[in-house]
Amino acid sequence: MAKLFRAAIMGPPGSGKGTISKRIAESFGLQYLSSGHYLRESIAANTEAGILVKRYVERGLLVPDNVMTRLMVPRLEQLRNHSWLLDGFPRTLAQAQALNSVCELDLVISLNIPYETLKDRLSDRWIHPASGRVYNMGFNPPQVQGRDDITGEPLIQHEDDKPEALVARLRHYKDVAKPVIDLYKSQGILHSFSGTETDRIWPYISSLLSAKIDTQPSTPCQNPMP
Ligand SMILES: Nc1nc2c(ncn2[C@@H]2O[C@H](COP(=O)(O)OP(=O)(O)O)[C@@H](O)[C@H]2O)c(=O)[nH]1
Ligand SMILES: Nc1ncnc2c1ncn2[C@@H]1O[C@H](COP(=O)(O)OP(=O)(O)O)[C@@H](O)[C@H]1O
Repeated sequence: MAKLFRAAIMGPPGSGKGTISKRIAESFGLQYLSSGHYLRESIAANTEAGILVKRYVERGLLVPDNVMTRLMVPRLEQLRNHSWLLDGFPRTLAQAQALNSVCELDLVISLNIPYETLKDRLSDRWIHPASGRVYNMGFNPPQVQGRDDITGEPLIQHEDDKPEALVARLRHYKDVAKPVIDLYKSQGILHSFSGTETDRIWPYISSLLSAKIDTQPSTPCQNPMP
């Protein structure tokens, strides 16, 4: 059986998880799963779950663990025989424990980016909602201002990147992430990267993954939780 590789990327909002995940998925062929993307999809579908989720996301609050787990775990079960990269899940210890009972991670990347850098980046973040493509007016601007490079459709800003929600998101991140980071540190799978520029961090992440993906022995995911 081909060796499987399962990783997660953690970091505060604006730390570059989405940007780096895109590079990882392209360079190493991992399936990419973003919690934020699935949440926005469920909000757009306007289902009962979507209406509930919206109340949290638009205030910059974490969606309850049981809702998140129900959203993410079935997708991971479907990918039991694939290599993947998780962005934005797990974010809490309860989510990490739920994930652990489905599948063990091989590696966790944690991004440490200064607060001022995060604030600057997010106030300048623009999204193509249909595809999730992310732009930044300074770092990677679209070819035509306000328009997606591929489809030409309009770009938007997330409600939760607006200043009021942002402060709450950044404050909560640290408290909630610490036990998750400690857990992965104790399992010996945590790799932390610090800096203010994605382009300077990326070469280190790329070499780490080249080494790990070549040599990592792995097993298929276990049966899901009862
Ligand atoms: N100026 C600058 N912007 C960046 C850099 N890396 C990513 N960004 C932008 O910062 C914003 C947040 O990045 P994103 O990948 O969405 O972060 P996430 O919230 O952790 O998923 C986006 O608008 C990116 O285009 C960087 O090195 N410099
Ligand atoms: N694992 C999660 N647990 C709880 N809430 C989540 C989770 N992932 C995303 N969210 C919610 O969705 C919002 C947007 O998530 P995401 O797009 O990953 O943000 P960012 O990339 O800016 O960190 C978060 O502010 C939070 O409200």
